[in-house]
Amino acid sequence: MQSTSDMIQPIKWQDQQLHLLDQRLLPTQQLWLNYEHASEVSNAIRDMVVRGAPAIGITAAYAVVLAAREAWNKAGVNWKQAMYEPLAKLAASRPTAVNLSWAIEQMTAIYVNLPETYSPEKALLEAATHIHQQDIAANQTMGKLGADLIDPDSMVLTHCNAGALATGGVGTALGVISQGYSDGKIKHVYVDETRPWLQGARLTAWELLQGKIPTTLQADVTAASLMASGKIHWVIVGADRIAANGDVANKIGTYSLAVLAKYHQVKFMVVAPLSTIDWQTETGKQIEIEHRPSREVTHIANQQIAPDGVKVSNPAFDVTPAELINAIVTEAGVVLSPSVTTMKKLHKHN
Ligand SMILES: CSC[C@H]1O[C@H](OP(=O)(O)O)[C@H](O)[C@@H]1O
Repeated sequence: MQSTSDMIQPIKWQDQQLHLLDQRLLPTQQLWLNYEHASEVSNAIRDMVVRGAPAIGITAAYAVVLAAREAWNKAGVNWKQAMYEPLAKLAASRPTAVNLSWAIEQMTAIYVNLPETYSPEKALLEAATHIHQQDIAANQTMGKLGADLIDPDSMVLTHCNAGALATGGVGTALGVISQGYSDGKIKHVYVDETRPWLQGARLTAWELLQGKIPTTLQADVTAASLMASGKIHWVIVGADRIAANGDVANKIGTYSLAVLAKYHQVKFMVVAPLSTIDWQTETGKQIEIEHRPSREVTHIANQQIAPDGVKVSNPAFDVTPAELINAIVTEAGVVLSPSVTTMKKLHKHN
């Protein structure tokens, strides 16, 4: 497992500013963007400068700090009234990853109890930093719990990016994969390129090569024949929102991998912190699926690949029913055969 000192960190709070690694330019360009205004951070989440459910939550927590600074400077003792608008914009920046609303709720529960008479920035920065550090620790714990489920010399398939670039730490799915590689459990990782935004090709392959983990990149459409070959023992993915019954919303294409895995007796693991579980949503049917701009499908690296005017469908996520999942790994423990009943063991930890 990479130590936290040498892992990739897409989010940094330095010199009273939020610094985000622009993930739209990876892997060929590493550009850091600096933010002092909550509104601009909302745009950065919407535009996927930063992405990945836990990373979005951590970024939102720091955005609340920026919003509080602006509110104090603008409204003084009436700063709390000036928080509503920026936090509403922040909450609306992306609808599916519950970590965004979770982080805003955590920060709101703190700021409403702060005195009006002096700046809330210091107290809120401590809270945001704690959320960030909690995620780093959760990644480490999940890495160990997930790797323990994997037999030696396994080969695994992952989809999208659930690594350091999607979290505060070493990653959720990639945290399990890097721990599993370190433990001699995983000998090779297959990575779906993950059309249309290419998180797998651009981000996951980059992270795994940095970690010197044997990796093969493939087109998404290769997954079925790869599983038919018998080479794959586990599919390991992250999550953006997990319903109370264990249904999982994750990057589009995850559901098809789960169906293929069930057909080919490949085990299916979802790795996500407790902040990704939405106990207020009973099943996956109630999860809002984000639809993103058509250009993400009709262009690759600003190169048009489809005819002008073509009708486009671009849902960013799909829902995998709990019955297709063998294990949900969280920092509070592992749920095998997730269901509304088995998920309850995690609820007491919230
Ligand atoms: C560690 S959860 C990452 C999760 O978020 C990704 O979506 P996006 O890149 O659109 O934010 C994908 O669903 C990953 O599994």
